[in-house]
Amino acid sequence: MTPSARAAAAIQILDAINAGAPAEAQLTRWARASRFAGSGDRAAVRDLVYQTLRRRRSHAALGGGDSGRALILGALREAGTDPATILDGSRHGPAPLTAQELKAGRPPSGAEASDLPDWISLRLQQDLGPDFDAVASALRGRAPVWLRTNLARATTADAQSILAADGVQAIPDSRCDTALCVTSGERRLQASAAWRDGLVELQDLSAQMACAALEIAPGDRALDLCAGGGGKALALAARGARVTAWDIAPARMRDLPRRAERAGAAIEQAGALGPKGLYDLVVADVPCSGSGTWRRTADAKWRLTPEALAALERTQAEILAQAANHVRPGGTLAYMTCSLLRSENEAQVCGFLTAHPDFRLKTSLSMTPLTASDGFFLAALVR
Ligand SMILES: C[S@@+](CC[C@H](N)C(=O)[O-])C[C@H]1O[C@@H](n2cnc3c(N)ncnc32)[C@H](O)[C@@H]1O
Repeated sequence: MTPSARAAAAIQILDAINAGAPAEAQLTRWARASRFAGSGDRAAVRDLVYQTLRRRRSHAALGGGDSGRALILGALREAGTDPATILDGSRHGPAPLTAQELKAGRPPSGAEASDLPDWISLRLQQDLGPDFDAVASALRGRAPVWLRTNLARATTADAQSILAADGVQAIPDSRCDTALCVTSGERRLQASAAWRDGLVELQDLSAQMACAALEIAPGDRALDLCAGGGGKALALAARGARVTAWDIAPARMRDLPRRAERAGAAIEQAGALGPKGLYDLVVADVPCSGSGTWRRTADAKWRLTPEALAALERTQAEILAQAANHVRPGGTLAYMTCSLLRSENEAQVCGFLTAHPDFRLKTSLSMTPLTASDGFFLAALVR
């Protein structure tokens, strides 16, 4: 595909997202319907769509509107590309630039330039203080790809060289002894021997740092109460915990048996009636705004509303109360979010401790792209 044809595809996908389609589903639909698009084209269109979604507000200002076409016009202007070379009316490309489009657009100002909705921008300014500008700026960029080495199967150095033999370059990170940051060849990852043999899993650095901060003795019983795809459950199992996984939406755990098998981990799933009994460690990786991961789920930041956030916060408090019932005396409740907002993090912990005087805060970690990778919060609460 030519650069113009890729831009036309991105415009079509962005228009569908504007009409309410989830970004990931729309990209998949486009890829299935576009057999002519090679893997390089699919990756380029995907990058263009996601980068535009991350910077939707500033691109709308630069492009003079928020249609898919105006957003791509804004993206081209931001990149310093002459829009007339892409919006050129070529075969499979977008229609030529109009005189009106040539005149439209202006530099973004204030919250527009930080690419956040106004209400979120105000909340994050309060919560992040002097870090706000740098964090907002980081959220406008692409997230690095991080791998967690499965130390039950390989050392980080071994995983690094086995990945390199398959064309995936990755470097260790001093902040976490399981972490490898992929520097090139990420598209070869899932065909690599290291992936196939369960030596590595995709997991962001911040989530790895949170799991590594938990005290786990081999054989400890751990309950992952919001297991989803099982990222935390697998990390705990790799450290020797005997893990039981549960999720209110069991379909979200469908990949877990396959991932556990690949990693050589035994993860039990609690029955339909939910988990029973007491555990040494209960992880509540609760549903949240995902504000710490908006680099990866860029459409979510434009969809979040104050009402939806308030509903999430109620669910978080309910899950915390449920999780507390499964912590043995002396055991730990690990509350986790991938949010940057105090109302989902410190404020939830504060409310929980007030209602549960038998718990005390042992450790808390608030990570941002400035200190780790995704925005992520952990509070380890001991009973
Ligand atoms: C942030 S995701 C979990 C991600 C997962 N731990 C991982 O590492 O891949 C939150 C999960 O909580 C689940 N959930 C929502 N409400 C719940 C509840 N009341 N009890 C248990 N799980 C719940 C959702 O279905 C979702 O899978």
